[in-house]
Amino acid sequence: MLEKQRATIDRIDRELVKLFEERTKTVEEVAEIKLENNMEILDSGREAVVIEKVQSYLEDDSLKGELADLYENIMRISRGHQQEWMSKRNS
Ligand SMILES: O=C(O)C(=O)C[C@]1(C(=O)O)C=C[C@@H](O)C=C1
Repeated sequence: MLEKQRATIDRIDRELVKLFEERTKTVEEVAEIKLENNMEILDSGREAVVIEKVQSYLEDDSLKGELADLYENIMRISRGHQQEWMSKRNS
């Protein structure tokens, strides 16, 4: 009954995981630069810009709230990852 839709979701998830890993590796480069330059991990201005930017890519504006929610979580995880990465780097 749901096979076709779940196969599509599985394909999308595979792509998302690949992109998530690529984003996270890039965030590690950001962490390295921030550590070297004594910069704060949190950049609220940049986070607001990221959310506005991704919302502008939507074809369906009714998803704006959910997309903001998704990105707030992605960037919260990103900050946590940077923190972890910096702690390991310094130990
Ligand atoms: O662009 C940065 O300065 C980052 O650290 C990356 C990132 C993100 O994941 O997009 C994470 C934390 C910051 O608060 C802003 C954005």
